[in-house]
Amino acid sequence: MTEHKATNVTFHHGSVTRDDRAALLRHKGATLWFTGLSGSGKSTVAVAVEAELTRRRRLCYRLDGDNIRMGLNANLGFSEEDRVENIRRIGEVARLFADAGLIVLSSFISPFRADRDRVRQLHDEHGLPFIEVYIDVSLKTAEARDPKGLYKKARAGAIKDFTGISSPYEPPEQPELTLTTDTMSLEDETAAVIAALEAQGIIPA
Ligand SMILES: Nc1ncnc2c1ncn2[C@@H]1O[C@H](COP(=O)(O)OS(=O)(=O)O)[C@@H](OP(=O)(O)O)[C@H]1O
Ligand SMILES: Nc1ncnc2c1ncn2[C@@H]1O[C@H](COP(=O)(O)OP(=O)(O)O)[C@@H](O)[C@H]1O
Repeated sequence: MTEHKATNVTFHHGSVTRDDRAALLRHKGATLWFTGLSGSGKSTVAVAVEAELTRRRRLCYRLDGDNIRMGLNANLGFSEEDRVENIRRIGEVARLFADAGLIVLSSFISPFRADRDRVRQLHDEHGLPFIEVYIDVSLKTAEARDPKGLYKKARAGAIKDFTGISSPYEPPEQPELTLTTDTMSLEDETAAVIAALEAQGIIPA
């Protein structure tokens, strides 16, 4: 758990509300939390959903594991402790962006259930929608895809603590949505995510 070092701090409220921002943007802020193995399709689905939302003139923003690890989280590796901190930070960023009114598309392996549940709780506490999307794939398929050649390296022992090979992945127990990318088409996956946003009243149908 994070040690709270900041003491004597007081939250400063402004006069513009989240509802004001939602009225400006014509949709609510929310976080779509894609979780799954490397190569499951998190980034591919997020990119497709981003394109469809933009086509519909809804403001969204992708937070992607590889990208964030080049900047904000460049000081974190893949030990259990670093992955916990990675998800804690990105959960806070997602919560802030969702509060700002954006539809956040977050693509992190986020292998630990407790970490994802903490991000969900954070959103709940702030009255923000959190939609967990399990990008389900068999290890066999993910390894056969191996889009970045990482499984090959992990099998050869060149990458340690690799999710699915030498580091655990805990699937969600009650995700809002499961997309099985072994068998579904990208088109159907995208449509299912958009339908979930409509069903929750985040974007109009
Ligand atoms: N050891 C190890 N295990 C898993 N993944 C690794 C590792 N080393 C590097 N990579 C690359 O980092 C991307 C995963 O970063 P994340 O921030 O999503 O990981 S985590 O949520 O903290 O587990 C992951 O991206 P995706 O393939 O898009 O999932 C990999 O490109
Ligand atoms: N139905 C599908 N949904 C998503 N990706 C798919 C699907 N079928 C094949 N793929 C391919 O699988 C790979 C997934 O890679 P990526 O999106 O980077 O995964 P992740 O972000 O989970 O690591 C891509 O090369 C993509 O084209």
